[in-house]
Amino acid sequence: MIEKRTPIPVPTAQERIMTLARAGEVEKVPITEADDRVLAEAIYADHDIPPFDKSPLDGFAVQSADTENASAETPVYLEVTETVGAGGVAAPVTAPGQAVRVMTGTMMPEGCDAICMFELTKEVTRNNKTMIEITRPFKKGDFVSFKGEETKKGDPLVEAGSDITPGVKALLATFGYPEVPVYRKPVVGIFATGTELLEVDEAMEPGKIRNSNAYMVASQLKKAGAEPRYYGKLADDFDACYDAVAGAISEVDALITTGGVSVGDFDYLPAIYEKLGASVLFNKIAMRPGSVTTAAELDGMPLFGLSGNPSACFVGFELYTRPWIRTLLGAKNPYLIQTKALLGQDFPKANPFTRLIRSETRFDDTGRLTTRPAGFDKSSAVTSLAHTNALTILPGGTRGYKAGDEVDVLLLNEPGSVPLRLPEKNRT
Ligand SMILES: Nc1nc2c(c(=O)[nH]1)N[C@H]1C(S)=C(S)[C@@H](COP(=O)(O)OP(=O)(O)OC[C@H]3O[C@@H](n4cnc5c(N)ncnc54)[C@H](O)[C@@H]3O)O[C@H]1N2
Ligand code: MOO
Ligand SMILES: [Mg+2]
Repeated sequence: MIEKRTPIPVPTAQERIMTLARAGEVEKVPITEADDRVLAEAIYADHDIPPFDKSPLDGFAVQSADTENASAETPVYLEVTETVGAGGVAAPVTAPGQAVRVMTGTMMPEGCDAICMFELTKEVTRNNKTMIEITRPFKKGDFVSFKGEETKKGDPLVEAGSDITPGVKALLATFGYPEVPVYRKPVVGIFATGTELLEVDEAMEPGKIRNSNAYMVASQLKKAGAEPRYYGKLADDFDACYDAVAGAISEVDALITTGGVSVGDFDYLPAIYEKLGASVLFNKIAMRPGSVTTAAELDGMPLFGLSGNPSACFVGFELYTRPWIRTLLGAKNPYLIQTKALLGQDFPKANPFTRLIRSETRFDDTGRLTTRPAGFDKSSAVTSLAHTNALTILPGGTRGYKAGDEVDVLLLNEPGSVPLRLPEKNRT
């Protein structure tokens, strides 16, 4: 008698997995290795930005009082005492009528309080001295970038849980973080089960197929921020599979198996979970592909029994494994982005289960997101995965869907786009 499984909705399955998810341990990594990790502690400013009053222009640092009566008719002439580039420190200016030639980023010379850019003045030689001619008055502070105008020492700048983007890297460098606190990457073991499986370097044989799931899942793990540990493929033999799975558990933070979760004679994962004493969180979800996606818990560790069918395996990972990983990594939002798109094709047949169509989304030239199936749409499909940048959600029910319907999509990669758009009137 085949075991009867009761399907649960996708959000319920996600909730069950997420009961096992909490932020992991914190480690420090060199700033050069911190890309795409998640910050485990907030970044604070350890000094003001700018750290000193400075010139934002190539020009002259002047004393505003000298320029009070300057005009085109009555120019003022200032003596240039020295030239200082960014990184240099000018000698204090003490006498009236003096100016310093400074470059962008140079600390304001002591005694000067305004900047006159090169374009607003001209250099002249008078009495064998280099002078500048000023034809307008400057107020105290004119064109100066002030110490602390952008941020003050002690200001919180980026919250813990933020992705380390290139912009966050800039702050880490600015505020002296050669080592960055991040959450440790969970180590996730992978077994691909199936007597039919050949490795990538093996020649095709009758009845056999190459193992694509292990490589795909390892990539999904890396992309999600985890560390994959591929243990190899296993033939459909209960004892061998049990021993391999039981042996790997102590070495990883979670274990993924692919295949062997349905009701076939050689689908051993349900029996393996039972023998391990793991409790099954779900083994049937009202979704397609991936309805047989199974998850179990062993002493707080998730065991992900992803389906053997490549598309089902892919979707099961994105919906259940990925948010668990992202939570361990401390991500503020562990879920895929869900947004609206216009359906590019009819789906006339109703389906009782929610479908997650492997899709290619694109912004059309009016800026709207459109979504189309990425190719062959069965659970067994592997070719469409290469073109998939989103999953289109078609909720189960009694009706089909029409091209032009607004539907939800989960974004996996950046949708295709078009070059920067500007209104015609602004294209000058
Ligand atoms: N009587 C029923 N049969 C099936 C049901 C069902 O409810 N009743 N469910 C179907 C659904 S839905 C799916 S999905 C599959 C799930 O199968 P398993 O997770 O048990 O996986 P396997 O049986 O091991 O393999 C299924 C399929 O996938 C291929 N495969 C397996 N591993 C890999 C790999 N590493 N790389 C590439 N392809 C792989 C395998 O050769 C099979 O073709 O069950 C349905 N059956
Ligand atoms: O688990 Mo199966 O993919 O629903 O087709
Ligand atoms: Mg099977």
